[in-house]
Amino acid sequence: MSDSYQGRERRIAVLISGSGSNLQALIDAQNTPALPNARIVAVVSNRKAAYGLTRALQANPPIPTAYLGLQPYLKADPSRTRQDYDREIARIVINEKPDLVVLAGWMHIMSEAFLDIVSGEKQLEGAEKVTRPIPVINLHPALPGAFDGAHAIERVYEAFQKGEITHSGAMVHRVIKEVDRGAPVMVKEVEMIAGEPIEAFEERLHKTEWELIVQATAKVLDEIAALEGQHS
Ligand SMILES: Nc1nc2c(c(=O)[nH]1)N[C@@H](CN(C=O)c1ccc(C(=O)N[C@@H](CCC(=O)O)C(=O)O)cc1)CN2
Ligand SMILES: NCC(=O)N[C@@H]1O[C@H](COP(=O)([O-])[O-])[C@@H](O)[C@H]1O
Repeated sequence: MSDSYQGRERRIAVLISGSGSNLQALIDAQNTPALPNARIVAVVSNRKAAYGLTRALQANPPIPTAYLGLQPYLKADPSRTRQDYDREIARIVINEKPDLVVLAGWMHIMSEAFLDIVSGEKQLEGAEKVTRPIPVINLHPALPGAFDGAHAIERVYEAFQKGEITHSGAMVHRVIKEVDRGAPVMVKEVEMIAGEPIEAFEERLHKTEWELIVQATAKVLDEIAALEGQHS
């Protein structure tokens, strides 16, 4: 970790849909040598029952949370579209003025409506102005170029059982329109053991992810700080 990271506290927005164990890894790493000078300023979920929302509220200090479900949002006004929803998610996020957005088990494909706003390409009326692109990164439980999309763990396990792969892993990658096709930020391989149940594989994978998401987040924040240093 270079010391270019120093300076103002870095602000992180985390998007979740479920248990939030990777969010918990980030919460626990805040302002430690693993993730120095960084604070999670918002946790946003598209599922009301996501336990990650509880983790955020139980953090010390508590982390502000927001919930916005796609279907309830659409049902509230039939004229609304998925792009409208993505713009609202963007509004919630940019109003917290994050330096970085981390998708940590966020199970919703983002349209360009979201990406164009957080990149500053399009401004959102009535929201904070985005003066420089806010990077978005995603944690994915598979290696680059394989098993893109949802339910990757199950598909990886099945491919291993069929002898199609010998190992797997997890990656954090930049988020672009094409799902799981953004440039890898960091990749960690995970061994696969013949005959082991999926639960054992998944446990090892998650433990790897908890390290990976913190290290990858720190790496990107470091890159942001270095870029800012170049432009200041
Ligand atoms: N534009 C992008 N959006 C998202 C990316 C990305 O790389 N580009 N990564 C995903 C995370 N993800 C895999 O890592 C992923 C999540 C969800 C889905 C998916 O099919 N979602 C369905 C709903 C599924 C459900 O609700 O269970 C959907 O959005 O309609 C695929 C991949 C996050 N977004
Ligand atoms: N395609 C995205 C995807 O599958 N993400 C996966 O969701 C889980 C979230 O766990 P968590 O809610 O305990 O952090 C993680 O395993 C992450 O890789």
